[in-house]
Amino acid sequence: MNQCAMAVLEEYPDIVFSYGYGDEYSFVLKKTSKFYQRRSSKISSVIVSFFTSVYVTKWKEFFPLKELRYPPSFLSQIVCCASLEILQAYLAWRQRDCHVQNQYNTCFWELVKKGGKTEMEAQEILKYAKEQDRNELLHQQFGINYNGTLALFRQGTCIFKTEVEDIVKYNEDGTPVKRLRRKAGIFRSENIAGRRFWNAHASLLKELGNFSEDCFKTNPDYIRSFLFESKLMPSTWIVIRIDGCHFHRFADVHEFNKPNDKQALGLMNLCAEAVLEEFHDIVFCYGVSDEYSFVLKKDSQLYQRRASKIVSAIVSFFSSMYVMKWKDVFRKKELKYPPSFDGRAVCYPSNEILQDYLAWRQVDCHINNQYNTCFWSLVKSGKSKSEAQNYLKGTQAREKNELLLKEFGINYNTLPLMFRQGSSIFRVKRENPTLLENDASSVEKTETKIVTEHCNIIEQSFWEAHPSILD
Ligand SMILES: Nc1nc2c(ncn2[C@@H]2O[C@H](COP(=O)(O)OP(=O)(O)OP(=O)(O)O)[C@@H](O)[C@H]2O)c(=O)[nH]1
Ligand SMILES: [Mg+2]
Ligand SMILES: [Mg+2]
Repeated sequence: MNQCAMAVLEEYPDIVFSYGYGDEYSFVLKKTSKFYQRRSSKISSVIVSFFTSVYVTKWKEFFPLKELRYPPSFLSQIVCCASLEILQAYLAWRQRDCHVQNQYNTCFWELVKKGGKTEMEAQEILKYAKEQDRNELLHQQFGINYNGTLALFRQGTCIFKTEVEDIVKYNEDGTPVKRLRRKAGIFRSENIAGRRFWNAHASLLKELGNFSEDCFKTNPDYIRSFLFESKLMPSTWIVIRIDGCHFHRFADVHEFNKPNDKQALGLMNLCAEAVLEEFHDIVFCYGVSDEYSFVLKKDSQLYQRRASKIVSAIVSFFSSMYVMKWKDVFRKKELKYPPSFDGRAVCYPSNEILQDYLAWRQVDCHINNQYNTCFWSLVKSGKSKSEAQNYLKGTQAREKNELLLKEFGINYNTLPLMFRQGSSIFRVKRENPTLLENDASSVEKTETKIVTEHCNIIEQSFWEAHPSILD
């Protein structure tokens, strides 16, 4: 977790402080940040996506002998702290939580592992134990001084950048040439919201300001009131669209075939199929290039329709899957760096408008693919990129098709359907369902199967042929 957070700080320069423990991390962006024009959905999705990607990438470094059994995913949300005092109270709240949880868990597992209690008994013993009682229990029964246990567990971890001196080279006379560099480092303190810790770090004072008073106790409800959690309009189709961040570069670094890479698109499809399987409320997925749209059914109550939860859950799961499945698809190609995706949620009130949305994505697929096919054919034939661009300026669809046919012998309409129409993923009824068990998810699995097709979803006939999708 700490190494992933470290990578996040190195990736996004606007993050000036972070604090984490257990399975959570908080990242503080500077007040003046213009990151993604402060669009909350983009900021929270990109960070959680990158964090997840790094987590899966780094797994084997930390657990060389343990297989990662399924793709982990994380939820994210935005907290707007209107003043430094609120940030301070927020941090105090999280560190208090770290302490309370860790102290409880330490007692619980001592009772179970060394005290011979069952989990139920341990729970009962700790039910009414106050903070002091727990410390005494640890001390008297197990000879443990709680305050002497590992700070990593008790205090959590702060990561922020400080200026360090790097030696860049040596002069002829052997004297070192130094340069100041901002480097992320790990810090711990009993009270991260206290003046003593905070005000002692020049970089925190500079980036965030100084704490004028100490902060010991906070009211969690007060802090929760700053959580940004808007809910999506009820009874509307929810579309979550994710899109690869800077995939222009990602495709170059990984030498994807231009303009379309069958394997890269296949990997996107595999991940989207897994998303459909994981989230039962998703009824339809449409993907092209580095993007995928996921349609959730109108009456979905997933995460009580909280936008940030739904977006982050899907984008994080997708990112996780992308890294996990990479080696299955690209057997000989190494993943050079962790990819990330952004995500957003949009509501569509009627079937008609939802179909318009999907048609818009498919038209986009067609236009881009036709253009890109011409563009790369021209480039491969020896034209420079700007010559190819000028050549294609203002040309209509028919002219492009003619160019492909006459100059390059390519009949556009015979190119693979996946390139021309994108990929649609949905469930269809099985012909011969084999009912084994009767819980809801297995009924769904035995009665329906997931299919990936490359078909025209603009025409009404597709929706008429599959009435159950939007039913
Ligand atoms: N060579 C190759 N490139 C691809 C393929 N699919 C997607 N890409 C690249 O991914 C880009 C996707 O476009 P965008 O999503 O608009 O741009 P981006 O570079 O990802 O930038 P942002 O989305 O704004 O972060 C394309 O322009 C291509 O450069 C592929 O199959 N082959
Ligand atoms: Mg992109
Ligand atoms: Mg894109």
